[in-house]
Amino acid sequence: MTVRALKPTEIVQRLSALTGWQLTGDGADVAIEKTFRFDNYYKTMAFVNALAFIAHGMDHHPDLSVHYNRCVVRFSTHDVQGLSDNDFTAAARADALVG
Ligand SMILES: C[C@H](O)[C@H](O)[C@H]1CNC2=NC(N)=NC(=O)C2=N1
Repeated sequence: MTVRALKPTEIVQRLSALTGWQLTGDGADVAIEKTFRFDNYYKTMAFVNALAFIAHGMDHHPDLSVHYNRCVVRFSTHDVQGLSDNDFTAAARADALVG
């Protein structure tokens, strides 16, 4: 699948459609990031595994920082050294996991 880098105006628009996601970094290091919080490690890991399943299906993989009761999820598109539609689609799917 071909993927293209979103323009800054597109990024702002796509970001505004999501809740809790923030733009981090710039240039080739740009990403979108959100911290998901849970009651305990078991629930955190259930989320991580479900997200990994989705990522495998999309062939689009987040950077994850896993802690006892939270997981920081970071999406960017290496292939374009920026943000693509895939990042926002994957972010919405991550949100859907927690309702
Ligand atoms: C060849 C393979 O499909 C690509 O390298 C995929 C794999 N997963 C990926 N994940 C992310 N986050 N960005 C990518 O550009 C990307 N590319």
